[in-house]
Amino acid sequence: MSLVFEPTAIDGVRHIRLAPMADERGSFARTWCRETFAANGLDAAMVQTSTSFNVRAGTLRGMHFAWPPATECKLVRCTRGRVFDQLLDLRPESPTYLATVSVTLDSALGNALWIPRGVAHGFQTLVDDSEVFYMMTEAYRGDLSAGVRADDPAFGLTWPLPVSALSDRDRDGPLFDEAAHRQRYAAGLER
Ligand SMILES: Cc1cn([C@H]2C[C@H](O)[C@@H](COP(=O)(O)OP(=O)(O)O[C@H]3O[C@H](C)C(=O)[C@H](O)[C@H]3O)O2)c(=O)[nH]c1=O
Repeated sequence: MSLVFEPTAIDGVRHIRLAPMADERGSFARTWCRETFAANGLDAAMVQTSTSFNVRAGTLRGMHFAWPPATECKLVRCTRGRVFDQLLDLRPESPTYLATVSVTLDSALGNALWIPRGVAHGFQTLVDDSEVFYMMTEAYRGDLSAGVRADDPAFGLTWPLPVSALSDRDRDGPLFDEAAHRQRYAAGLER
């Protein structure tokens, strides 16, 4: 029962597809295996899971990341409905710094994204009552939690639907200041 790991335009980000075993009852699929992930170069020693439930299609959450010294990697999948998921590489040392990736995560397919530390994540729901399931390699650190605006012209992110719901934090955040970002990121790496 193998998972399929596909590279993406962001260094270290994988799009992961399931290989379900189907029979007359339906199907069964493995969604995470530390050994299989390790064989694909991913240290997926999970310590925390979370779930996000979203009432209305068009709901947008993100773009969120954690400042170093956090090393949180995330495995994200849609477990109900469908979401348009976007990633943004905010690691100044990365060969794909400021690159973006978008993937539709569909609960009917069970596909997932592996998101390394320093890559911002956000999604917009495509149908009502969509749910997103997260597995993390590090416990949440509110003090290191950060975000950039999903509508910041610096990144050119576009979203398929009019935004129907957005937190104040995500709506009112400052526009991207790259020099300040580099400085804060470098300071975090030294801690
Ligand atoms: C993320 C998180 C949040 N919280 C608390 C903090 C707030 O009191 C409440 C809601 O948090 P927030 O509004 O930041 O939730 P989202 O906007 O869905 O944030 C998430 O959305 C984007 C798309 C992500 O990729 C991250 O998983 C995460 O940042 O849960 C926790 O206690 N633990 C957690 O791991």
